[in-house]
Amino acid sequence: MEVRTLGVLTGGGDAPGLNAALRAVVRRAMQYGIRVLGIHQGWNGLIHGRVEPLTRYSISGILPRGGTILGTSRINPLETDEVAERVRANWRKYELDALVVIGGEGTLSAALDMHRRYDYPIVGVPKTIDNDLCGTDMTFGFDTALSVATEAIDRLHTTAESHDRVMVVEVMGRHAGWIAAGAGIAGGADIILVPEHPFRISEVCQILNHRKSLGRFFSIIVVAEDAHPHPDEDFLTAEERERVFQHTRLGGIGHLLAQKIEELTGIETRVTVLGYTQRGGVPTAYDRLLATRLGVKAVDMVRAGEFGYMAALQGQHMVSVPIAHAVSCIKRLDDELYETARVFFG
Ligand SMILES: Nc1ncnc2c1ncn2[C@@H]1O[C@H](COP(=O)(O)OP(=O)(O)O)[C@@H](O)[C@H]1O
Ligand SMILES: O=P(O)(O)OC[C@H]1O[C@](O)(COP(=O)(O)O)[C@@H](O)[C@@H]1O
Ligand SMILES: [Mg+2]
Repeated sequence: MEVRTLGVLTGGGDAPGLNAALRAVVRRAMQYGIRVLGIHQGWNGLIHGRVEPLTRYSISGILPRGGTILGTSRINPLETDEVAERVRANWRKYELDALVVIGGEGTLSAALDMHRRYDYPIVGVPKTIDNDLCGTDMTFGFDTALSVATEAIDRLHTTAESHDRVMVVEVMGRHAGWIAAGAGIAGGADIILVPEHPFRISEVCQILNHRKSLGRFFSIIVVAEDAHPHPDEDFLTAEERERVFQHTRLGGIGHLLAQKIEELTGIETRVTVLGYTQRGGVPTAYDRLLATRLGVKAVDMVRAGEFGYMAALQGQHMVSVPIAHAVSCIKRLDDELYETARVFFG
């Protein structure tokens, strides 16, 4: 089937590099004479008919810009029969021949559903700062988040040292510890707590006290937003657990951890939650490069009719993998990286 009109949308949380990917999709499509329609606010634009032709001019200058010029949302396109019908009607109205969906595990699961249930010709592009998608070695956005978090840790070091304080730095990553471990290692954190390895508060305090006995009166602890205390030593109340580990929203473990550390060690402790600074702003060169390669690859996959597949990085190469594989699991923090992080605990 010849593709004349290609839709493209960005869904889920934004990630630095989305605009680079959009630009790449448009530039590659232009080479093949394919018209690109940008769909606004993720699936929302397809449900409500908010689209815009993306031309050479509309994508000019966006390569180094954070966010996404199309906007994004966390809407499910198949939530109800009525919503699914609106998607179908708009697909016909805009004469879409195929769609490139740039998203994380949630958005790509929806894309897979649409492909499987209704045979929509969809190609996926992975994005997330969390780096937790299977089937690809890296997702764009991750490198930028890592840089932001590393710089923050560097800055916290000097103030921690001046005040003899413990600094708790809470980072994003959902159920995976990639940002925490990566930035923790790069920034020289003294303790790194990740979702993959429940922590014992007694061990955390032991490390802090040991550092103090060595004349290291300050410490930096990086804690991932979904890092849990070990059930043996769970110091959270049921209410606290429910509040900080919500299914769709995480955040707050840093403050509870800091409170407990102060209580158990008497060392003055402060908290910094990096939050959305990790997702905002200019993408690193690496993320621009990865996003560009994935965007080009996705259009090539559309041309080759590889629907239900996702562009991915494996080793040094662009490959296509079934979306089903990418969303079948969460790519958890690698054991080797965690062991490397542990070398520097204390
Ligand atoms: N398993 C799923 N099947 C279908 N739709 C899903 C699934 N998981 C999430 N979604 C939809 O995709 C939206 C985006 O997912 P989310 O996890 O928020 O972003 P991301 O694409 O970055 O992972 C969710 O709000 C939800 O409506
Ligand atoms: O933007 P929201 O809804 O507050 O979500 C915050 C979550 O989004 C992320 O920044 C990125 O996650 P996704 O790539 O799945 O969207 C997570 O690290 C964080 O837990
Ligand atoms: Mg997700």
